[in-house]
Amino acid sequence: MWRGGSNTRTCKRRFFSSPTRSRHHRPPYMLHSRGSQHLKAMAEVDHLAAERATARFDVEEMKVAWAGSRHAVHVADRMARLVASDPVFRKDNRTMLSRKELFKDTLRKAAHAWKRIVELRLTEEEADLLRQYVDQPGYVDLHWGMFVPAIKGQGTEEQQHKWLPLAYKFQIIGCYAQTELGHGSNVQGLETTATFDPKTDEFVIHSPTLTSSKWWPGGLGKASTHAVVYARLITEGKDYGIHGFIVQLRSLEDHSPLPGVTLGDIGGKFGSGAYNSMDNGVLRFDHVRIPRDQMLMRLSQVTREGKYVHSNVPKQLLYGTMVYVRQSIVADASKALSRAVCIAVRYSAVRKQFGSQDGGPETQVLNYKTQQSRLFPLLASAYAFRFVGDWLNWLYTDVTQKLEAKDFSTLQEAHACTAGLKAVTTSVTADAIEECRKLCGGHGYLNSSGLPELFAVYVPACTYEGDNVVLLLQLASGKQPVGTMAYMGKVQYLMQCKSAVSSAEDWLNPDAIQEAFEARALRMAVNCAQNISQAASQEEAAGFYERSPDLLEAAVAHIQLIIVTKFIEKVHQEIPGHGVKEQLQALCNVYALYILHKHLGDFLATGCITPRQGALANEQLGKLYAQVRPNAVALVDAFNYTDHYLGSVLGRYDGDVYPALYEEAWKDPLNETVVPEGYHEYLRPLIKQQQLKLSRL
Ligand SMILES: CCCCCCCC/C=C\CCCCCCCC(=O)SCCNC(=O)CCNC(=O)[C@H](O)C(C)(C)COP(=O)(O)OP(=O)(O)OC[C@H]1O[C@@H](n2cnc3c(N)ncnc32)[C@H](O)[C@@H]1OP(=O)(O)O
Ligand SMILES: Cc1cc2nc3c(=O)[nH]c(=O)nc-3n(C[C@H](O)[C@H](O)[C@H](O)COP(=O)(O)OP(=O)(O)OC[C@H]3O[C@@H](n4cnc5c(N)ncnc54)[C@H](O)[C@@H]3O)c2cc1C
Repeated sequence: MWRGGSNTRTCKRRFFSSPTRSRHHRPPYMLHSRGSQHLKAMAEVDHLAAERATARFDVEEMKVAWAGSRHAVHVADRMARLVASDPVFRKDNRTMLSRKELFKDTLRKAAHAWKRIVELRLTEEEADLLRQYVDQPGYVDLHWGMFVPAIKGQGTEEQQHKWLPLAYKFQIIGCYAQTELGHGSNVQGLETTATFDPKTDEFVIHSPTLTSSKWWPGGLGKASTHAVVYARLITEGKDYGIHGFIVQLRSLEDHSPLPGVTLGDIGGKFGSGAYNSMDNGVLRFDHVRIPRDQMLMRLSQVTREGKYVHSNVPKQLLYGTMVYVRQSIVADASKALSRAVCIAVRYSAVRKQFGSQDGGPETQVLNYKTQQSRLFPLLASAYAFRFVGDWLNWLYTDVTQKLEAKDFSTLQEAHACTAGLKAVTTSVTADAIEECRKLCGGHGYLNSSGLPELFAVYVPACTYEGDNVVLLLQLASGKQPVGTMAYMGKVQYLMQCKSAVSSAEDWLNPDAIQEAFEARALRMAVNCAQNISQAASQEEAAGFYERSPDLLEAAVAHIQLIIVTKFIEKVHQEIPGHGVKEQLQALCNVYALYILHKHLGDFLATGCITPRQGALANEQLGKLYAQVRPNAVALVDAFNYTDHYLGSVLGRYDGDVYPALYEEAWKDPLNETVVPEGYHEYLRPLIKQQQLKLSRL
C-alpha cells in the first residue's frame, strides 16, 4: 500500500499494440478476427452480475421509490430509450467538437427533439423528460425554463393569451435577460432603463453605460428572437425600480438584430464540450422602443397617461421565476449527483488494485473502507436530495396555490427554503462530482469517463440563479418560526437538551438524530443573533455584516436539518417492495451521521453532543457502510439510467470497462493520422538537429 498509485507489478498489457503500425486507425485488436470475437464475448458478460446478486432488496421497487411512482419509471424509461436509440442524439463525440460545431449540433438536436415531440404527440411530462435525456444545455432550457414561466408568472391574462401560444409553438424563441456586466447578484442595482414616453405610448429601452450591457443570459447570444428584459421603470420622471418587459431582439424573417439592438455570444466557457453548447449572450439597447403593453403588468401597471400603479401584492413576486427555477435546480442536483455516483460505484466494483502478490485476484477498490467512506455518503446524499427535491416541489406548488388565493403568508418561507436548498445541494453536488472523478483514479480524468464534462456542465449551478453565498445569507432574514423554522419555537428545550445516546446503535434512532440536528441549528442561530447584537450596539446591519461568515454556517446547519428531516419523514412512510424501506433507512442514517461526523465541530462547540457520542456516531457510520456495501451496485441501478444518458465508459451497465476505454481512445482526432500533423514542421527538424549535433561529437 505504501507504494501508492496503481499496482504496476500485477498489471498485464492485454491489448497492447503499437499505434504506429495501425493502418486503419481502429483499435489494433479489432483488426484481428480473434480480437473482435473476444470483444463480442466480453460484451455479453455482465461483469457486475456478482454484485447485483448480493443485493438484499427489490431493485425494481427501489426504481419506483426513486422515480416517485410506477408511472414515472415507465415514462422515464420510454423517453430515455427513445433518445438513446436515435443517432441524432449521439453525444460521445461532443468533447471533440469545435465551439461552432457544438453549437450547430445543439441547434440540430433541439430541432430534432421538437420534431419528435410533435410527431409522437408527447405530453408535457414526456417532452420534459425527452429534453432532459438529450442532455445538452441549449436555448430551449431557457425558453421553457425561464421565458415561458416569466410570462406565466408576471404577465396579465391578456399578455399570456397573446405571447404563450407563440412560445409554445416555437414561433418565437425567448430568453431571460436579467444579469448585466456590472450587476448579477444585486438585482436592485441593474442599470438598464425603460422610460415611458406618453407621446407615443411606448417604453424606450436603453443601456446607458457599458456595465448595463446584459451579460450571461443563456440562449441570448445566437438563438433567441425575444427576451424578458429586466430594467428600471421610469415614468413621470420617477424611477420605480426593476420590472420585466418583453422585447423582440431579432427579425422573425432573417434573424438579424432589430434596429438599436447589439448582441452576440460572450465567449468560451470552462471545460471542453460542457456548457459551451449554450450561447450565453451580451445585449445592448440604443433607445429601442416597445409598445406599453409589453411591460409585464400582472404585479404593477403603467397607465396610458403614464401613471404607475402597483397592485396590492408583495413586490418580491417579481422574483417568482427565480424561485421556480431554484426549486427545479434542487431536483436537478440529485440527477447530476446520482449520475456521478453511479459511474463511481460501478467502476469501483470493476476496478481492482493490490491484495495479491501471487497472481491471485486483486481487491475491488470498492472494498477499501476509505473508498466506501468517500463514496457512500455521496450515494446517500443523492437519495437525500431526491426526496428533499420532491418535498420542495410540493412546497412550491402549495405556495403558488396560496398566492393565487392572495395568501402571501408562506412566500418568505418558500424563498428561504428554495434559496438555501439550491445553495447547499448545488455546492455539495459540484464537489461530489469532482470527488467521484478522484474515486475513479486516472481514468476518471479522461473525457470518456463522462465526469469532466459532467463537472464542467454542473459547476456553474453554484453561481447561476443566485450565487450560493448570497442565497444562504438570505436565510438569515427569516423572522417567523413557521414551517421548517417551527423547531425554533422549542427554543427553551433545544437550548439546554442533552443527547441521550450511549451506544453506537442509539444513533439509529431517528429521534436522537433529529434532536441533535435541531439543537445544533438552533444554537448556532442563537449564537449568531447574540454575536450580531454585541458586534453592533447601534445598528443591526453592521453586526450582520461583521458576523456574516457565522451566519453562513448557521444557514447551512438549518438546511442540513431540513434535508435530514425530510429524509426521515420519507422513511416513515409506507414504502412497498422487499427490503426497500430498510435500504432507505440505512441511507438516511448514513447521510445524517456523515453530516454529523463532518461537522462535528458544530455539534461539540454548541454542546449538543459529547466527544464520546461523536465517536459513537462515527463507529455506527462504519457499520452502516458495511451494510451498504453488498447493495451498492443495485442502489445505483435503481436510478435506471441508460448508458447513453450516463455517457461514461466507466459507468457502463455491464461493467465491461477496459475494451470500451481502449476503443474510445482510438476515436480521438489525434489518432486520425498515424504520424501527427506538425511532425514535419516541428518534430522532425528537432530530432534531425539533435542527430546532427550528436554526429558532430
Ligand atoms: C446538462 C443539463 C442541461 C439540462 C438542464 C436541465 C434543467 C436544470 C434547471 C435549470 C438550468 C437553468 C440554466 C441556468 C439558468 C440560470 C439563469 C439565471 O441565472 S437568471 C439570473 C438569476 N439571478 C439571481 O438569482 C440574482 C440573485 N439575487 C437575488 O435574487 C436578489 O437580488 C436577492 C434575493 C439577493 C436580494 O433581493 P433584494 O435586492 O430585493 O434585497 P433584500 O433586502 O435582500 O430583499 C428584500 C426582501 O425580499 C425578500 N426576498 C428576496 N428574494 C425573494 C424571493 N425570491 N421571494 C420572496 N421574497 C424574497 C427578502 O427576504 C427580503 O425580505 P424582508 O424584507 O427581510 O422580509
Ligand atoms: C452558466 C451561467 C448561466 C447564466 N444564465 C443566466 C441567464 O440565463 N439569465 C441571467 O439573467 N443571468 C444568467 N447568469 C448570471 C447569473 O445569474 C449570475 O452570474 C449570478 O446571479 C451571480 O451574480 P454575479 O455574477 O454578479 O456574481 P457576484 O455577485 O459578482 O459574485 C462575486 C463574488 O462576490 C460575492 N458576493 C456578492 N455579493 C455578496 C454579498 N452581498 N455578501 C457576500 N458576498 C457577496 C459572491 O459570493 C462571489 O463570491 C448565468 C450565469 C452563469 C455562470
